[in-house]
Amino acid sequence: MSQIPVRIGLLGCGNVGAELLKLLTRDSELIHSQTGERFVVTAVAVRDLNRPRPDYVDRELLTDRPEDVVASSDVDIVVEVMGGISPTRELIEKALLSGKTVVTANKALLAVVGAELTQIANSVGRDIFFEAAVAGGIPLIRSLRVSLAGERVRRIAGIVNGTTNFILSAMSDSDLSYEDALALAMEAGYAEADPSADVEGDDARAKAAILATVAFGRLVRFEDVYREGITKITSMDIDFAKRHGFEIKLLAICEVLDQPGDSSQKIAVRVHPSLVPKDHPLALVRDSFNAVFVTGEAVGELMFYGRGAGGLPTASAVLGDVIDAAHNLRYGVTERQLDREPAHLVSIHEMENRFYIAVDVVDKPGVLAGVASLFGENNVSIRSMEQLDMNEEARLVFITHMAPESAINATLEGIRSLDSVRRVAGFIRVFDPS
Ligand SMILES: NC(=O)c1ccc[n+]([C@@H]2O[C@H](COP(=O)([O-])OP(=O)(O)OC[C@H]3O[C@@H](n4cnc5c(N)ncnc54)[C@H](O)[C@@H]3O)[C@@H](O)[C@H]2O)c1
Ligand SMILES: N[C@@H](CCO)C(=O)O
Ligand code: NA
Repeated sequence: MSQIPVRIGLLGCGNVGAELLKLLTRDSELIHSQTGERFVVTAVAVRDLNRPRPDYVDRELLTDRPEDVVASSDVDIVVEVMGGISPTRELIEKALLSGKTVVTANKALLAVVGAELTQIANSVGRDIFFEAAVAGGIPLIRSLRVSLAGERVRRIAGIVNGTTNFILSAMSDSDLSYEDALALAMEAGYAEADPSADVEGDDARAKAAILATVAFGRLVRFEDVYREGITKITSMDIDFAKRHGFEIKLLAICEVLDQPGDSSQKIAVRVHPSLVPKDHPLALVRDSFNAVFVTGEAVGELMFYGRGAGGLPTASAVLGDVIDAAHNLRYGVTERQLDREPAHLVSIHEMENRFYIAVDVVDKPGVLAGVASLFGENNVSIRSMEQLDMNEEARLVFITHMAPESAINATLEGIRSLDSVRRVAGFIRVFDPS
């Protein structure tokens, strides 16, 4: 067993970085006995040198010059857990170009320039690992990249953002307000530095792009992914969903839409709130947990479940990558990191779904008939309808059968133009588990 320690330069010492330092310090003997590797952290880039830090953070290693860490000849693996796009992109490029392996948790960066970074890594014969970037501590990327490397993956559908799942669960189970639930998620270290990335769906969007790229072997970028966040979900939506046998979840859905064997591989990737039937396992996922279903032609259906956010679970995924990176450096090998052709993408506007639509109207005769007739005019079949009284107004809630997105958009346009309609108060797609 080798005794030469592999040298780590850490960029960022926040939720994830500090927990990684704890694991590397506390578990160094365990890691050595289980993997044969020893690690030494030689530099830690932080923004604020004077901030109080836990005991296991050696203050002697701190620097506020991340550019020195990536250039240092005392570093073999750069672990990037500082987040952001700039200067992070430039730092990772410099690290790779100076012969270092990179481990990153930065989905926001990878979803935008992952292809460019992979190209640089390939050109210099180095690795870039990113298990922590999707679904935190759940070993999902490695499962797709290694165990399912030869699998024809048809669909990935799941909860990949811990913050929004925490908020939706708290609103559904504890009647917590959206604002209070978000504050708790931020306090627990689940949320991004700017939590609008979580609640507006961009964090899940980045993860969906990465998942689709790894699983389908075609390049899907951040901007290719349709997304809606959870900011418009109200407690009335949640109450209605519960009474009708659903939970509302923010789902990322990546799917191949053509028939097996069709070489054109049309891919659709989207993130939006979904009504999930209560008896489906995704409806049972609470707190900041993530859960992802992967469906492959040969393997069938797999479910991955675990802590998708939080410093310690995410550090566990980073540690796994660091150990893989050390092995590869030691044996002079790299992972299979292919340059990917752009995916043939299908826009959400070309898709079909079932929909939940809530419309607030003036409560007087004939209004319901006027709204309902617009569904018929656009060939949208209504599965169920409920009227709720709200002071001077009434809320009409419809669940449709399968309908093209274009037909629903035309229906909504017509509904909004009616004088008797106050607002379209709710619009959520219904998840189709099949
Ligand atoms: N927290 C999670 O649950 C989680 C899960 C998966 C992935 N991630 C990703 O991991 C990364 C880190 O997340 P976090 O929760 O630890 O964030 P954080 O904000 O707690 O930590 C980031 C740290 O990096 C430091 N930093 C930022 N820019 C810097 C710079 N230019 N120079 C030196 N230091 C700098 C900040 O001061 C901060 O302390 C992000 O990319 C995030 O998306 C986080
Ligand atoms: N902010 C992210 C962290 C994990 O990537 C989340 O809530 O899921
Ligand atoms: Na992961």
